[in-house]
Amino acid sequence: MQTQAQAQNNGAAAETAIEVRDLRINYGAVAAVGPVSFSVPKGQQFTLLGPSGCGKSTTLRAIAGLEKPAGGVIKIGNRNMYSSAENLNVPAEDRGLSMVFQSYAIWPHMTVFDNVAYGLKVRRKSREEIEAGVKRALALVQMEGFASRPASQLSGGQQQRVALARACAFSPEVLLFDEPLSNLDAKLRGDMRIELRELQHSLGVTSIYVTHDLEEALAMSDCIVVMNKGRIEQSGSPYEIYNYPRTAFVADFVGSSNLISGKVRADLSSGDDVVLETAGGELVHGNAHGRKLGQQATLSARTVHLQLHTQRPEGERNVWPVTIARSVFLGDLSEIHVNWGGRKLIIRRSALDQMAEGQQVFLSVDPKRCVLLEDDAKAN
Ligand SMILES: Nc1ncnc2c1ncn2[C@@H]1O[C@H](COP(=O)(O)OP(=O)(O)OP(=O)(O)O)[C@@H](O)[C@H]1O
Repeated sequence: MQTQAQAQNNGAAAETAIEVRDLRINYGAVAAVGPVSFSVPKGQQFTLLGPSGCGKSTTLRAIAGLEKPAGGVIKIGNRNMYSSAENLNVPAEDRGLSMVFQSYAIWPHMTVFDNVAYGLKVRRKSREEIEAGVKRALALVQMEGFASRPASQLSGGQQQRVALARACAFSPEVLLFDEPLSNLDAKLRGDMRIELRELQHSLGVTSIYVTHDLEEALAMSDCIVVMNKGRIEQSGSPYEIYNYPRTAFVADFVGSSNLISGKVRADLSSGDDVVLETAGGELVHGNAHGRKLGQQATLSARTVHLQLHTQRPEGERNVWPVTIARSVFLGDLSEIHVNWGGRKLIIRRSALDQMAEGQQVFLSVDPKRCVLLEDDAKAN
């Protein structure tokens, strides 16, 4: 299926910078990845998101030429870099791309200048070109004054900036990032996230970014591919992935959700709406997602989309009286547990408005905020 992000780009006749088709990667007898297929429009920041072990780094490494696939096609620009049918596997150094790793992998015994100059030197650039390239790359990461500093005398964040400058210095067609921020502390990670996004924009370079960090993926990407067990679960813009998860896995991994199962039934009173008959009562939601009446289905309601009220809200559907079972203060938010239909539902709401354990309140959820999933969580 074509994602919204891809459709928008197709509308603007965006060129495809990277194409991965039916890629499979095995470790011995174990299938680690695939088959996976996706294409990255030129200039986009594309993110592979998923839990540890889902195959995102392996996919990235295969694109970089550091892992030999078992089958499929990897195309960068209009050149095949790997093709099982053609028995072709272009070496990493001839793929015109640059990779930034989690460990900064800069050389501590060299100066910042020599670290950044490395890619230009191995490409046999002239001294003037090297000097200009290093200067430009250091300016990009705001490290102009550090050229003569030994790399060992830099903070973690500065070292990662040098690694970035080194990756950008020879103007690669494609930048690959493998969890580049995960060794930094939370504050610096937040700042670097914004800097990296701006850098990617100002260079206009196509990039693939690997992370298991949801916020990082949402904040930095034009398009996110969610991976699970070596396969793609869903791809789309951050907005689509967050608001319209298609599977129970995506609903749960991309932000926290309550997954509620029941039987699909038409709402005879309104004619249009669909109702899910659940243990907690009838839950009205917007669409049946191709489900037939009478079928078992699961819907996802984000913890931040469930509302609690001290008075019964007027004119709303999906309202139930509930008792607060637990209230956990998390700083900006409180996490509240209520019992509903013999199970726990989790609500996250502003912590400014405290609610006490044992308090009787009303729970509501807007039908438009309930997303019927394509798979049934109970069957998973
Ligand atoms: N060199 C290897 N030999 C054997 N199996 C491997 C090797 N590298 C990775 N794997 C396996 O391949 C699968 C995918 O690993 P991969 O590193 O791509 O996952 P990941 O999603 O990037 O996880 P993480 O975020 O932990 O790095 C895992 O099951 C992993 O154990």
